[in-house]
Amino acid sequence: MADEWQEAYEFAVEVARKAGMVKIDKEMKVLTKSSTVDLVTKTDERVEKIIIEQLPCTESTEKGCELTDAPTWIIDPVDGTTNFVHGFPFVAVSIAFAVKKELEFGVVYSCLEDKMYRARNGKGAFCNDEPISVSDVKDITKSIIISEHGTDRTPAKVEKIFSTMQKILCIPVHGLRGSGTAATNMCLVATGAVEAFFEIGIHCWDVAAGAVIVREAGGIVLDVSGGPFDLMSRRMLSANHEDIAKRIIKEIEVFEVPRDDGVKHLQQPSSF
Ligand SMILES: O=P(O)(O)O[C@H]1[C@H](O)[C@@H](O)[C@H](O)[C@H](O)[C@@H]1O
Ligand SMILES: [Mg+2]
Repeated sequence: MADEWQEAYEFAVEVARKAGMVKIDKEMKVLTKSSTVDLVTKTDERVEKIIIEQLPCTESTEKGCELTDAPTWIIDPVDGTTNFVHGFPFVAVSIAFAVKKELEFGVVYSCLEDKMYRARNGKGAFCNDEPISVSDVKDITKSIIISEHGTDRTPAKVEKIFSTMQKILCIPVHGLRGSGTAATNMCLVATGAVEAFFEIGIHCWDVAAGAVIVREAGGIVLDVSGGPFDLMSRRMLSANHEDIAKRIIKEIEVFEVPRDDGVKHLQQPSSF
């Protein structure tokens, strides 16, 4: 059989590039989503419309995500909306495609850097058409780790996030970073610029494309407990190597977040 999804993959790259032609506009209309610091702009809506109109066979679901066996696009039109609003220069368009609940390919266009990341199952990961691969550092004390504090400012959760970051910083690691976009953070793992990125509270559309890119670059994508990655769980750890992942998992203070698919929290068995 011909390569069934190759055309869709190539098309997604072109759509991401067109969608990424967004401009930082100081007059942009800023709205909020789940909290006063969870921002969305009219540009997010405009870019989403551009993408949905161009991708074949799309039915848009406004809220909630249910992954079925049907071929499914998982899109974040502007990942890093807060950056976008402030002119902080990391903003990405993220487009992933899943078939039978398995991610088939992912495209992340970091538009202000003009970096097009893409990967397809079994076909490698690329940035601007150059193959990319994760770092070979296995010693956590020689690593840079990314985490984000997200948009939930419930004091108990913020405390856990910062306590985790403090423990990781004091291992010690070379540094802690965060670009403000999960999609870009995962591409930084995939290129070897950092060894790992983890976050609790991200959504499926933030990490679906990045997950394929990290895996195809030779990395791993897991649940923050060490169990298998569950796209709907809003918990994700991506790393260059199992040794780095294991060491980080020891320090992560996990907290509950409602899943994207509304299913009650599932216990993730650790594979370590
Ligand atoms: O809402 P957008 O699409 O900009 O994305 C989110 C980022 O991707 C997270 O890493 C980040 O931590 C924030 O939660 C941010 O909201
Ligand atoms: Mg996002």
